[in-house]
Amino acid sequence: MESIDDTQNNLQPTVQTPGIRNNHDSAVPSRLERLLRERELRKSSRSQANEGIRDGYRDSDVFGNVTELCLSDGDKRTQEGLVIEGLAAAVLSNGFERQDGRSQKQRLLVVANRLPVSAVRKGEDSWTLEVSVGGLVSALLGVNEFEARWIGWAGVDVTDEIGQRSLTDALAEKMCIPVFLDQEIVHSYYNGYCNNILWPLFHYLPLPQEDRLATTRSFQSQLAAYKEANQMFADVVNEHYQEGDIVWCHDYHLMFLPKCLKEHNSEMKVGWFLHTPFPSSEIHRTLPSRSELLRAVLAADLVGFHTYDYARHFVSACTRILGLEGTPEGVEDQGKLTRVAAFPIGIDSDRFVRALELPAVKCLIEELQERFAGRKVMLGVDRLDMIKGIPQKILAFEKFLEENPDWHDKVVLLQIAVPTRTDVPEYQKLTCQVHEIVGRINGRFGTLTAVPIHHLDRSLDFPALCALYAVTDVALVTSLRDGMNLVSYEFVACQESKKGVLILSEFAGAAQSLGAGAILVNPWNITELASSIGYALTMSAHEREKRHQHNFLHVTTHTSQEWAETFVSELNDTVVEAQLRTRHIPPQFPSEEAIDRYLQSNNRLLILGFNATLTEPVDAQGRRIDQLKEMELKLHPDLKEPLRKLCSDPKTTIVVLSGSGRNVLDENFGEYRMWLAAEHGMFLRQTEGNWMTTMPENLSMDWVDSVKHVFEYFTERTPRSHFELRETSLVWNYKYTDVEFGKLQSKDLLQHLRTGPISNASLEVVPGSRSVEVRAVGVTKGAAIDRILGEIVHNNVLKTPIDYVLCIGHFQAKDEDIYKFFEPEPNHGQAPTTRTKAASHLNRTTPNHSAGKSSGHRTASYKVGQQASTLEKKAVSKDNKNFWSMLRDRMTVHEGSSVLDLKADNYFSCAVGRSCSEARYLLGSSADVVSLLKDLAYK
Ligand SMILES: O=P(O)(O)OC[C@H]1O[C@H](O[C@H]2O[C@H](CO)[C@@H](O)[C@H](O)[C@H]2O)[C@H](O)[C@@H](O)[C@@H]1O
Ligand SMILES: O=c1ccn([C@@H]2O[C@H](COP(=O)(O)OP(=O)(O)O)[C@@H](O)[C@H]2O)c(=O)[nH]1
Repeated sequence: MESIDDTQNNLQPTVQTPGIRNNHDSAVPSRLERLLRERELRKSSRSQANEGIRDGYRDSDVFGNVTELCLSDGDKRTQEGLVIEGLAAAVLSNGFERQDGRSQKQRLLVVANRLPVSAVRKGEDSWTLEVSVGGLVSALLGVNEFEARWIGWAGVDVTDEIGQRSLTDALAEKMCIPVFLDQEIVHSYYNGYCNNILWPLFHYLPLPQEDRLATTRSFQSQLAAYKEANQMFADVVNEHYQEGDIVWCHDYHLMFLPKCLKEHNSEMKVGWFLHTPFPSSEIHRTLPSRSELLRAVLAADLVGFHTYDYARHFVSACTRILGLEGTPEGVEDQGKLTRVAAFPIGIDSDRFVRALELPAVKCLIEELQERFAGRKVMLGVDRLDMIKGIPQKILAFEKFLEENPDWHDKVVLLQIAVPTRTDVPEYQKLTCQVHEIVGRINGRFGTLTAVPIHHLDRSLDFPALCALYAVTDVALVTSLRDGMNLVSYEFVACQESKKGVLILSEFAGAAQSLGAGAILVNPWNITELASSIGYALTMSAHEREKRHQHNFLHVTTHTSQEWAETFVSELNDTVVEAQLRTRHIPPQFPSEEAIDRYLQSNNRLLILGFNATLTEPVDAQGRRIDQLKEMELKLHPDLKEPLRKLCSDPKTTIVVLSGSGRNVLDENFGEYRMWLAAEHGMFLRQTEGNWMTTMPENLSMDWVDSVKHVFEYFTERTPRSHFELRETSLVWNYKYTDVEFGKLQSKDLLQHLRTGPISNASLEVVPGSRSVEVRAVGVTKGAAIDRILGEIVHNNVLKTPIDYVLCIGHFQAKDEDIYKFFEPEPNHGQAPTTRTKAASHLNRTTPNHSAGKSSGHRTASYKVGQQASTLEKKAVSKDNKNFWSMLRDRMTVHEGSSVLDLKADNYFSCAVGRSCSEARYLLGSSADVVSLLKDLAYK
C-alpha cells in the first residue's frame, strides 16, 4: 500500500519470525531446531570430555581446574598467576580434535576494556601480571571451550617502545593482546565517558547536580575520546582477525566497536554483550549520543544481555528512539536483523566447590570459624561502587542492631569493599561516606573486644574469598542496580555444607534466577532490609536447606561455560540465519542494465509510485520527525527536471500510480505531461485532460460512513494519529503515535473491522506498517493496471508496441500484485515463476548470456481503440496471478498492431525501501530513485 505513512524509515516487518516460519524452506531446519541440535552435540562432547578426565587420559590442563590442581600439587606460585594459566591452558588446547569428530575449536576473540590481568612494571622490560577483579573477568575465566584470545587494555600507560614490546610478549604467553591507551584517552574515555556518564546512566543513577554542568561541557570531548578508543580496539582486532573467527565484544566501554569492525569487514561475525543493565528507554533517551550509540551496537550480528528486561529495554529504545521495527527476534533495519536476546551469565561453580577441598582453603575456614566463634557471620563482597548499595546495607544493619539489642555481640558484618575507579570523584566521595558510616556504627555498638562491622578496603585472593563464603551465615547483596552480581552465585556455590541464607536485591539481575531461594529485598527500604536480616538470622534449618538447594541447582547448571557456549552458538547461527534470509531477498536494482535496455527500446512505459518513491526522504538519523511537514507529500525537488525531460520524450509514457487522492497528484504533477492514477487507479487522467473514473460500476461504497465512524473513534483515542478520507478509501495512520500504543490500538481496530458489525461489508482491510486502510474489495494497484493500460492505449496512437516496462514503487501488501502483472507466465514443464526464479532468470538473460533466449517473451495485443471502455466496466478480478491471461483473452491479437511486446529481460519491477518483496529488485530509498531517473533522463 502506498498510503501516507509508508516512508522508508518505518518499514513493515517483512520477514517473519525465523523458526516459526521454518526458514522459508521445509528442508532447512528452523533456527530452534539447529540450536537444539548444537546444544545436544555440546552436551555429548562435554560428557565425553569428562569421562576422559575420569579415565585420566587427558591432561588436567585442558578440562580440569588449573588453580586447584596446581595448589594441591604444592606449587608455590601465586594464585593469581595460576588463574591466568587457567585461561592460558584452556586456550592452549589449539587444534584439539573433538571426540565427536567435529573439527578443532573455533577461534574466539574476546574484546573487553580490561584484560583479565593488569600489568605492573618491574623494570624496563619486565612485568608482573595480576588478575583483574570484577564479574566479567571471573565469568570469562571459566570459559574454556574455545581457542580464545583476549584483547584489551592492561591497565597501564606504556609509552616507550621497549615497554610496549616486552608487555606484548609477556601477555602473549597468557593469550592476551594489549590495546595501548595513553593516559589522556583513559581519562576521557574510561574515567569520563564510560564511568562518569554511561555507567551511572545505565544503573539509573543521575549525575549529581553540581557535576552536571562540568559533565555537559566535557561531554563532547569525552565522546570523541570514547570513539577514538573504540577505533583503537578495532584496529587491534583487525590486525589479529583470521577468517572464521568469532569476535565477541564486551560491555558498555565498547558500544562503537561492532560498527568499527563491520565497517572494516562486513563478513566478520560480531557479537556484543552488555554486563550492566540496559535501562528503560526513558533513561537512555536523555543521553545526548543516544542514537549514535544504538546504531553502532546494532551493527553487531547478535546483541546479548543478562536478562529479558534489559533486552526488552534495548529493543524498545531502538523502536522509540530510532523508529526501527522491534520483532520477537530483535531489531530490524531495512531488512537487516540484529538479533537481541538474553544470555544470563553464570560462574565456574566447580572451581568454587572443589576449592573448598583444598588444604589451604580448609585451613582458612578453620581460622575464620575460630575467629568468629559464637557469632553469626554476615558477609558483603562488592566493588566500592555506588551501584552496590553499600551505605544502604550498613544502615540497615545499624537499624537491625538498634532494634535487636540481644544480637549486639552475636553477629558480625564483614564487608569487603574492593577499591575501583578510584580516579573518578564520585567513587572517592563514596569511599569517604562509607568510612564515615562504618566508623559511626562501630563507635556506637562496638565494645573493647569486638566491633559489629569489619570493613576492608581491599580485594581478597581466591582461597580467602572461598573460605569467607563458606563460613558465612547470611550474605547481603543490596545492589541498587546490578547487571547480574556474581558474588551471589559464588556464595551459593560455597554453601553446600552450611546452607546459609542469601539476602538479594530485587534490582540485581541475579534476582531473576536466584529469586526463589533468596530473600528478595528492595535496598531502598531500610526497614524491610533490617527485618530481612532478622528473618535470615533466625531461619529454620529446614527452610535454609530448601532455599539453598534451589539456588545451588541453578548455580551449578547455569555455568559461565554454558553461557559462553550458548552465546557463541547463537552468534554462529545468527549468521546462518542471515544467509538464509538474504537468499530470499531480491537483489539490488541493476541500474546499468535497466538503463541500457531503456535506451535500446522504442516504446517505454514507466509506472512510478509516489509516496516514499518520488518524495523527499525523511531524515531518520535521530532527528525529531516533523509530522506536519512530512504529512504534506511533496515531489523530491531533484526530480523536477529529470521528470520533465523524461515526459517530453515521445518514446516514453509515464504513469504515476498512487494511493493518494487526485488533489495531491494534481498539486505535484499538474505541470508534467504524464498519466496520473489516483486512489490506486480508481481515478485516471492524462495531465492535459480531465479526471475520469475507472471505478467498476457495481462498486459499493455503502460502508464508508460506518468505517469513518470507527476511524474517528480511534483517532480521538490515540494521540497524534489521524485519518484521511479519500473518495474511495479511508486510511487511519498511527505513524506518529507512541509505538506500542499505536500497535495496540491498531490491533483493536483491525479486530473490530474484521469481526465487528461491519465485517460483512464488501470491503478490504489492508494493514500497512503504521496504518490501516479500508477500501472496496478487489481494489489494488495490480487490478488497476489493466484499466490504466486500456485508457492509455485508447488515448494514444500507438505506433509501436510497448517493449520496455519499469515499475517502481513503495507498494505494500496487496498492491504488490502490480509487480506480477507483467511477469511472463511459466512455460510448460517449468516450475511456476517465483520472485527468486524471476530474478535469476533475469540474471541469466543479461547481455552476456541472453543470446537466443526468448523463454520469457510474451506478445499480447490490444485491439486498439475498443477495449478501454469495456475494461473499465468489468468487475475487477480477484485472481491477481491471471492478469496476463485475462489481458490476452480480452484482446484480439492481430499482426502488426500489438500493444505489448515485452521480453522478460525488458521488464524491471523494483520495490523501494522494502526488505522483502514480490518485485524482482530492490532500491533503498527515494534518493536512489532520483539518481536512477536522472540517469534515464540524461544518458
Ligand atoms: O573494570 P572495572 O572498571 O574495574 O569494573 C569491573 C567490572 O564491573 C562491571 O561488572 C559487570 O559484570 C558482571 C559480570 O557480567 C556482572 O555480574 C555485574 O553485575 C556487572 O556490574 C563491568 O560491567 C565490567 O566491565 C567491569 O570490568
Ligand atoms: O576481593 C575480591 C572481591 C571480589 N572478587 C570478584 O569480583 C567479582 C565481582 O563480580 P560481580 O558480578 O559481583 O560484580 P562486579 O564487580 O562485576 O560489578 C566476583 O567474581 C568476585 O569473586 C574478587 O576476586 N576479589
